[in-house]
Amino acid sequence: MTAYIGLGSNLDQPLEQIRQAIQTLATEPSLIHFRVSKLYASKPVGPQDQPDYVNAVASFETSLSGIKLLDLLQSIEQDHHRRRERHWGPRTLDLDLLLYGQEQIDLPRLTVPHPFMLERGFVIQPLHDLAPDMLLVNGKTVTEQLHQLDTSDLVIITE
Ligand SMILES: CC1(C)Nc2nc(N)[nH]c(=O)c2N=C1O
Repeated sequence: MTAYIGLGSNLDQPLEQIRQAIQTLATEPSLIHFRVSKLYASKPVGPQDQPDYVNAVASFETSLSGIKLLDLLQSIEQDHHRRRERHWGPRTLDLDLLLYGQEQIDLPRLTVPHPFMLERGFVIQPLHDLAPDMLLVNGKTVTEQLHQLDTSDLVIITE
């Protein structure tokens, strides 16, 4: 199954957090054909009283179930000492399961496709790096969806 995950961080050296998470995922035996988008700096969506984020999207093949994949992502978040002070507050590392093949998953712990991904430039822009022609749940391609969004705050992080 091809899975797409969103990576985000805005605490404790966000670029380092994302780079380490990418390294961990890329070397995880249960994930193959690992690909990752460019890295982007982005203004916080939601509460503005927090630092800017570093965001990326990764894709890979896996035979893990959606729930097992969620467990893996949450264990990596814990390794990055993720603390949940407040909803939509700053965090050291966020690994969101965005898409799991064409599956719709509606469980208390897991909703896939990720409910807010279509409106988020910090998701759709990096997703476009990986799969511009992929059809989304709303019948648009990623490229078409990207044209609906204002991504003027996104800055590519080079180096
Ligand atoms: C707080 C909220 C909604 N805002 C975000 N805003 C940005 N730019 N990037 C994120 O990853 C992100 N994650 C979130 O969970």
